[in-house]
Amino acid sequence: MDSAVLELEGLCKAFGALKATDDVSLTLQPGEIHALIGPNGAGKTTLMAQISGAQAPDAGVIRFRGQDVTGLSVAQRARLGLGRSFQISSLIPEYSARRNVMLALQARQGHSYRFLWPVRHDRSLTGPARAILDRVGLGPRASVPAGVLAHGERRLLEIAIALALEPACFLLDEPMAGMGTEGVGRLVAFLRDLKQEAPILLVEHDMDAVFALADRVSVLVYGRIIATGTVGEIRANPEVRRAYLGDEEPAA
Ligand SMILES: Nc1ncnc2c1ncn2[C@@H]1O[C@H](COP(=O)(O)OP(=O)(O)OP(=O)(O)O)[C@@H](O)[C@H]1O
Repeated sequence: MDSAVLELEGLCKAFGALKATDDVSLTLQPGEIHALIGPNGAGKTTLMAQISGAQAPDAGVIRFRGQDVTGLSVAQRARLGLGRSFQISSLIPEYSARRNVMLALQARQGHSYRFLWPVRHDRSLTGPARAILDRVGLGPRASVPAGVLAHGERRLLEIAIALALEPACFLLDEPMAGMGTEGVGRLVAFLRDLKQEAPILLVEHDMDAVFALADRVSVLVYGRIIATGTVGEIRANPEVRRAYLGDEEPAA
């Protein structure tokens, strides 16, 4: 295997007596989608927060492209190309989808993210912003304020903003949430394409989407990874089926 883009080693994070992540190790390899699944409260969000830098682990190491980034801030990690999809709360609701993407493009060029530069008519930003919105399927909605977009569309806008920042890997936290069947289908196709550009660590509850997309799956239960493997291996794993998937026969 090529050397890992992202490598987690022994990550631990406790809240009082509760071990939210307990000795978590995994890698994200070039060109792959590595899905992280697990029941509610398993520690997925806490793990993503440690990777992005929003939460400091109690123990363990995070390496990004070979560099130890464990002590770096969110902004320092983002500058290195460790990309987290922006949360809906970070979109500027009164700005159009296009302008939100333009701000991200501007941030990529070295300006601070929320610096209110008059970006609206900057042609070096409007063209690329439009191209990115077209890519995620939001082209026709480019001039709609972010706050007016439907929930699924806002999730696409988050991904558009992540794309604008040209990260070396994507951290996507439940991108399918709130999307209808058609939206999920389109996003599955899009992510399959996107992984060629940069590998994706994907937290997702939609198992059909996970099984359609993931090259590898890790299963987190009570803060511990109980199994990592291909979709076939994970679906056939008796411990995973007991703990998470429900102990029925795997679908053919
Ligand atoms: N700031 C916090 N303080 C105390 N406990 C926390 C905190 N953040 C998370 N927890 C607890 O840590 C455990 C893991 O939570 P986390 O949100 O990471 O799980 P999750 O797998 O993302 O769940 P979900 O799928 O529901 O989003 C839960 O028991 C949660 O209540």
